[in-house]
Amino acid sequence: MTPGARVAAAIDVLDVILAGAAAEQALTRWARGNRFAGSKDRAAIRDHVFDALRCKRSAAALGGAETGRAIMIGLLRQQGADLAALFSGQGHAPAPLDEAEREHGTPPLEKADLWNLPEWLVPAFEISLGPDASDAARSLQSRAPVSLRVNTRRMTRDAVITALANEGIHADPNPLSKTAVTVADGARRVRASRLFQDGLIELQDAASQEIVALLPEGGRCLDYCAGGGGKALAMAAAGRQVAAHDIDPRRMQDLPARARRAQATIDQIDTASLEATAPFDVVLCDAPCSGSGSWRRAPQAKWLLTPERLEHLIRLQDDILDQAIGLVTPKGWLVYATCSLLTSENEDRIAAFLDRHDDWICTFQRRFNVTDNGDGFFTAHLTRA
Ligand SMILES: C[S@@+](CC[C@H](N)C(=O)[O-])C[C@H]1O[C@@H](n2cnc3c(N)ncnc32)[C@H](O)[C@@H]1O
Repeated sequence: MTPGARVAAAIDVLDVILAGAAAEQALTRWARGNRFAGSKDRAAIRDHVFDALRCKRSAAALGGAETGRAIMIGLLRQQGADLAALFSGQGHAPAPLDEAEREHGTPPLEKADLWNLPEWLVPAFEISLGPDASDAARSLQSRAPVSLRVNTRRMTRDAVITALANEGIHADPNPLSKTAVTVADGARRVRASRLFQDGLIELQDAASQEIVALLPEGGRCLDYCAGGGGKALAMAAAGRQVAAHDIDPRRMQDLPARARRAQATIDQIDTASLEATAPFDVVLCDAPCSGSGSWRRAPQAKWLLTPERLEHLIRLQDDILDQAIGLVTPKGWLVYATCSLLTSENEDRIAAFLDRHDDWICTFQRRFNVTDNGDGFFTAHLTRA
C-alpha cells in the first residue's frame, strides 16, 4: 500500500471508531475485509489510528472537525507531514484537500485541546498531579515504550540483552526496574523470538514490574485481581509461592500457557475456593481503574471515561480492599495497586480505607509518573497496626 492508501485506511477505521466501535475491533475488521494488506501496512495503519486517538482533540482542532478525515489531516499537520503528497487522490489515496480544509484548522489553545483530555478531566489532572499535570498529559500523547520483563530465575538481564541482539532486537536496561529492558529496535520481532517462546522474557511495563519488586517479603502470595496474570508471573519469577484469582476467571485463560512457558507454578483459585485456601502473607489487589497511567497504550479509554464510570470504579476499589482483608494473615500485607494517575483512585482510596479500618496502617506509598521508562502507577502497602 502507498503511504496515502494507508492514510485513507486509517480514516475509514477512525470513522468506525467515532461511530462507537472499539479500536482493536475496528482494526481487526478492517484487516479481515482487506486481506491484500500486508503486516507492514496493518502496522502503519494501526500507528496512524492510535496516534490519532492519543491526540484526538488537538488533531480535530488542527483539522477543523471531528471526523476521521479531519482528524487525520490535523494529526499529519501536527506531525509536519506533506499533506498534498498524502492526499493526492491518486490510486487509493484520499481526495486532495479542498479550499476549506487547506485553510481550516486552528492551533489548539484550550487546555483540554493542548492536553488532549476530555474537559472534565483537566481539573482532575491538576488536582492529582499539580505542577506535573501538563507533562503527564503531554506524555500520554506519545507512544509507550516497549518493555520486557526478564525471567531472572532463568537468565540474567545482560545475557537476555545479548541474546535479543542475536535475534535482531536491540534492548537496553530500563532504570525503573532490575528485571526490565526497553526495546529500542525490533519490537515487532519480540513475540516470534526464541526468548519469548522459551519463556525467558514477557511483555510487561517496567513500573508494573517494579510494583512486584517492591512487594513486602512473605511466603504465600495471592494475586487477587490477576487478570492476564502479568504480576502473578512476575511474582513467581521472583521466587514467590503464588496463587492467582480473578472474579472473572476467563481473564486468566492464558495464564496456564504463560506459566508453562516461564516454567513457573501458579495455583489458580476460583472465588468459591478462596476462603478455604486463605490466609495469605501478601495479598495484591491490582484493582480495576481508569487506566489513566496507561492511556498511551489504550488511548481510546481516555475519551470513554466518564465521571459516573470513575465513581463506579472508586466504589469497586473500596469493595475489593474490604473483601481482601479477610484473606490476609494476622501479620500479613494487603497491597493496593492501580495504573491510574488520579488521586481519587490512589491516595484517596488508601485514606478512605484507613478511615474505615482503624486497626490498619499504611507503611509505604509510591506513585509512578508516566515517563519514557514506564507507565503511570500507584502502590500502597497496608498491614494491621
Ligand atoms: C487491572 S486488572 C488486573 C491486571 C493484572 N493484575 C496484570 O498485571 O496483568 C483488574 C482485574 O480485576 C478483576 N476484578 C474486578 N473486580 C474484582 C473483584 N471484586 N475481585 C477480584 N477481581 C476483580 C477484573 O476482572 C480485572 O481482570
